[in-house]
Amino acid sequence: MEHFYTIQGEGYHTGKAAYFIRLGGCDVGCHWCDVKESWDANLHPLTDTDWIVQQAEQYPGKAVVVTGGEPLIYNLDYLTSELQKRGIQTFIETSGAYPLSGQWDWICLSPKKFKGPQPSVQQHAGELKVIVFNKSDFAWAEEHAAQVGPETRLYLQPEWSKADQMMPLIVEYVKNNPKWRISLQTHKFLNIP
Ligand SMILES: C[S@@+](CC[C@H](N)C(=O)[O-])C[C@H]1O[C@@H](n2cnc3c(N)ncnc32)[C@H](O)[C@@H]1O
Ligand SMILES: Nc1nc2[nH]cc(C(=O)O)c2c(=O)[nH]1
Ligand code: SF4
Ligand SMILES: [Mg+2]
Repeated sequence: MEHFYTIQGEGYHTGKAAYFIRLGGCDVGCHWCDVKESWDANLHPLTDTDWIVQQAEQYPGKAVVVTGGEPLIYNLDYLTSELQKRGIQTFIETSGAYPLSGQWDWICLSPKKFKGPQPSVQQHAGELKVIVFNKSDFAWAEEHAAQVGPETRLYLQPEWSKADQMMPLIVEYVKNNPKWRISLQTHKFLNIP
């Protein structure tokens, strides 16, 4: 759908330069999704994988974030092996709604109520990033934390439109439950892609 070199705005790798590859297509249906234009894959022309790998290679930041849409709709074995062959680290942003494919240096699992995560993704998640839209999402976040490994980093990220209301609750929650950290969509404050 689109590709751009920017700064990872969210989660564990926040602040790191990375080339983003956004794949079109998602059927998870989050009502607050900030990239709804990605949902219909047919609206976005197909892009040659070798060409996109060549683009990624042009930049000094040797990390690629594969996102979407829901990137795990597709088999990502070829894309990730071609990137890693060139010394580029592979990171993914996924809801986990489809089985894991690809070789990943970092998996960010952001589970969704609308279509739950697959065990193959839960097992390999470097971070669990739960979006907090209302108060009940804290208990829901704990349910998902119990399903990932002990090494998985835990993040609570406010849903963008609810951030003003939810942020005080998230701050109190993390003060009382310090296994969690706060993730903000810093690129939106920085006005960068
Ligand atoms: C657009 S999604 C694409 C990747 C994948 N479909 C997923 O949901 O993880 C990228 C990240 O943005 C988060 N996100 C989407 N809409 C958001 C919003 N309105 N506020 C905060 N985070 C949001 C998702 O939870 C996910 O972590
Ligand atoms: N800068 C920046 N960081 C991001 N981290 C995750 C994003 C996404 O949409 O998957 C995203 C994005 O769209 N921009
Ligand atoms: S799974 Fe990701 S891309 Fe799909 S609707 Fe939800 S936030 Fe948007
Ligand atoms: Mg985004």
